Amino acid sequence: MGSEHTQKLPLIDFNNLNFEAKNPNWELVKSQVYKALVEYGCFEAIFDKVPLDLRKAIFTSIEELFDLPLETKLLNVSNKPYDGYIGQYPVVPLYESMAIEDANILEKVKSMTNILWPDGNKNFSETIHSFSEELIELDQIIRKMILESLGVEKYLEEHMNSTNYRLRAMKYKGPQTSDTKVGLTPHTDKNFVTILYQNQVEGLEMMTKDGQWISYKPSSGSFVVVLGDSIHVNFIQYSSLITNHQLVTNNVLNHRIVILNTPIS
Ligand SMILES: O=C(O)CCC(=O)C(=O)O
Ligand SMILES: [Fe+2]
Repeated sequence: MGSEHTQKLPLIDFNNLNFEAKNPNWELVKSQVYKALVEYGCFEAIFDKVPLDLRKAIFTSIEELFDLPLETKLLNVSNKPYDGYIGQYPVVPLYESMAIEDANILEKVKSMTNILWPDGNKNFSETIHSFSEELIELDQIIRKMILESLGVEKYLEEHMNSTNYRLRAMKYKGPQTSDTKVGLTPHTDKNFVTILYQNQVEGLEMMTKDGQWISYKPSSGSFVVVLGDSIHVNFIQYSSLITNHQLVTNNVLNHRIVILNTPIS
């Protein structure tokens, strides 16, 4: 598993910024984002707009989701890659995940919820929707900054309109040993930008350009932002920014969340 490496991810503060109105900090934060992406392909983001009670509530909802019987979770099917229920894979036996497509559209979340809970689960659908809505603002600020840094902001609207949002919840079973084990094997993400919320549990490791693993130590309330393969689609010259990452886990069962912007198919 990842070698001990003392490097830390760059930390960037997104508080007091918003997508619509640029404030005086915009250019400074934009330059920090670009520098972090060039050097690491990822960074840690502080974004306090997601309230603390919502951050707690989402993990209660996700525990409830994974506590459903396997046959119910398997009802979350999709013909899209990396969507629906994923789990029971021999290569990553500790890993299970459930995707919620269009997590920022309440009606879509409710229909998916009704498949899993035929009598509905208002609390679950509202929590997933509110959390996604809040975090998506961070995604949009970051994508706008990236396009501006690359000098292609004229494509911003087209780019934003070509994607929707998926929330994926992960559960990693404890391996019942004091050794760390692979939770999720090294990979790059397929989308443009991923935002990960680690619930203050260690385990996420990011690969540096010189092939070292950085173990991410979550500080309270921060998110990790990772650039994915979709940057190839329009901006191939920047593909060296994409980051390889993996998840290692020790004997504690843990849950994590990612929000991804996915191409509309
Ligand atoms: O569980 C995590 O935090 C990592 C998940 C991840 O990298 C992914 O879903 O692509
Ligand atoms: Fe990933």
